[in-house]
Amino acid sequence: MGEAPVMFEEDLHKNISNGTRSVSMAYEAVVAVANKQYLVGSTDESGSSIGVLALDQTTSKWITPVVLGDKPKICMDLSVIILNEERILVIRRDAASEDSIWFLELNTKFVRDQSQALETEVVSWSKGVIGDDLKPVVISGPSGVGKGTLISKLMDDFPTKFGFSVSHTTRAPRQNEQNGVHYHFSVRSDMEKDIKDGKFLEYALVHDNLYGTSVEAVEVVADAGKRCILDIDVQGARQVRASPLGAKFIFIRPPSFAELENRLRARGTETEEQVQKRLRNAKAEIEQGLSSGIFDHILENDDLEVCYRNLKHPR
Ligand SMILES: Nc1nc2c(ncn2[C@@H]2O[C@H](COP(=O)(O)OP(=O)(O)O)[C@@H](O)[C@H]2O)c(=O)[nH]1
Ligand SMILES: Nc1ncnc2c1ncn2[C@@H]1O[C@H](COP(=O)(O)OP(=O)(O)O)[C@@H](O)[C@H]1O
Repeated sequence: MGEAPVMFEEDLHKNISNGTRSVSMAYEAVVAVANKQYLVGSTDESGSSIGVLALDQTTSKWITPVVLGDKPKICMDLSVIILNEERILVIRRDAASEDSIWFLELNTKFVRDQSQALETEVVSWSKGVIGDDLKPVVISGPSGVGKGTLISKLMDDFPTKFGFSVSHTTRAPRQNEQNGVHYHFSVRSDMEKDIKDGKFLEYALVHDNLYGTSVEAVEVVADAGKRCILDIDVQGARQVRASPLGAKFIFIRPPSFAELENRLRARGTETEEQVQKRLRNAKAEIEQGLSSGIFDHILENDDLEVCYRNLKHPR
């Protein structure tokens, strides 16, 4: 084990046969972690982002892992440092400082869990965040509590600072909702395939519909240099908490259950049956929100302006 040097120019292009096909790899760095050797560089399959290949030293087989997370763009000058048995640090030497530090998780709990769920080899990128200001913000709370209202205010007041992570959902659009703006309205089988292909950071079944945050949704916001806001349920928040995203977690609670019911009905976007389902689910959501330990801040949305102020400056 140990850090291998970045390859010299003459070693840069090679064809690696993984048994079924060959992959060409260029500008790579090589590290050995546990019983695998990882090549990090550009491959003919990795498109515009840095690719990862693994050589299982016990079987001598090449593996193309599913790569999760926001991926770093290809660069011709990179260094790799082993941090521990679980992750490596990748430095893009020819990039601007805010885009130079990346972590690749090879064997963390998150990666092991994902690997088990997807039944394949998985690695996961995360960007080294400089300071707290660009950390994504996860906002959860029961249906009707006012998450959307608060997020809209934040986006209207600070359009250059915050960007909304547009989730995918299988639920039908409401009258005022636009595809690609409020949600990517999707067909279940398409979403399930993309989940299997590792394209989602998290997903959950909420009120009988599938909802999920694609890696791309978060990437689009990060690429625009904005702080990403995710409006997701508690199950999703738990998955993001376990991921390397390094987000801040805020739970919005209603002043009372009766007031939550009033707001949900007054919004008038759901049928009576859907309102009943959302209210039933709200009980569990509030219980988990208050007791799970996932959330850094719990804010009560009684007076909207007070809650909004607290959201901007959570204590
Ligand atoms: N896990 C997860 N939950 C989501 C996502 N997008 C939205 N949700 C949650 O799904 C629930 C229902 O959202 P929606 O149908 O828009 O209804 P609303 O909360 O009543 O406005 C809310 O709790 C959202 O926070 C997502 O990408 N992932
Ligand atoms: N503090 C508040 N006081 C009264 N009504 C509110 C408050 N916050 C939001 N609302 C209203 O409650 C309804 C539900 O809010 P919404 O933002 O759609 O909730 P969510 O996104 O959490 O489902 C909307 O009609 C909204 O205008």
